[in-house]
Amino acid sequence: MTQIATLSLRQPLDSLASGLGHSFSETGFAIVRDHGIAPETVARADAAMRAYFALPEPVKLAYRIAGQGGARGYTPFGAEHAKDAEVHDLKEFWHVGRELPAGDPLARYMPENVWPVEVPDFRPASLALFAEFETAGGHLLEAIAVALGQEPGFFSASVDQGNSVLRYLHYPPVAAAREGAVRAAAHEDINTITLLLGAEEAGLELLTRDGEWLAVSPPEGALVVNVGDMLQRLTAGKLRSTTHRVVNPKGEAAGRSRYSMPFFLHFRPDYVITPLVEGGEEPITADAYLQQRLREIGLV
Ligand SMILES: O=C(O)CCC(=O)C(=O)O
Ligand SMILES: [Fe+2]
Repeated sequence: MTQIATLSLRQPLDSLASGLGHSFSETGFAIVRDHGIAPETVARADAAMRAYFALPEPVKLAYRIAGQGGARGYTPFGAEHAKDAEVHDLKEFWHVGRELPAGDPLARYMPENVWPVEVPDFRPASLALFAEFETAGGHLLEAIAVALGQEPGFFSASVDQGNSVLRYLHYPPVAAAREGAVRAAAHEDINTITLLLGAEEAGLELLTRDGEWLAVSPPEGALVVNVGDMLQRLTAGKLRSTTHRVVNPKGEAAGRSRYSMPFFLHFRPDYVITPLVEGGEEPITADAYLQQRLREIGLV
């Protein structure tokens, strides 16, 4: 039976590397404990996110930014759909990007953040969580580099000022859901790796090699980490960007909201993804690849 490995970010680098390498080539996913992201930081961001999503829809819609494909700020219920899906996902979300110094040349790839004035703690809480996700992501990438036979620092320059995005997700109660619509239809993540908090509330499932849906059920507070398309492309498929989805709950849970916080760790926009081994696809910049993929999911 397919198993998602559970690992600790505090275990020795070599054993973490072999554990992640194995799990990522089998399932594309791993569960990671002792990730170093402080529970207080998570609780603070969680409170800010819930306060924002609880605002009246017209207030939230003031933070929808036209013409940007949801890169920053609010994206309402019914906007994003997975590649080739016909019905919209049952979710609303908010994106926080990197804060760049004034005049930074990467600003053309990374729009400025917007912040909801109605929730004063939203900005500091989000930036604190962004920073802690980034630190944990850096440690994971050291282990992934070792798993790929590289030096631990292999990824440092590629993710320095990376185009990473913190997403706050709210899936409202599904009692009145449209036929066929699910909280998040089957999709793959576009980025390098995704670090997900808040997936304890049931629903997340990954598609195994055998074509079966496997529930991802992390213990309280643990991170779910998965490989995105960019890392899959870099490794010519050795590490798998696995299809996953969030299904609607049954029974009593259907009347409850589900919240989650994925951090989509991205390469720098100008990093050229050149496969590490023979047989991969053509080199492409991270930004060109991202734009291509966003068009496919209807976001640009
Ligand atoms: O909400 C979740 O548990 C997963 C969300 C997800 O897969 C995504 O936003 O890409
Ligand atoms: Fe995803």
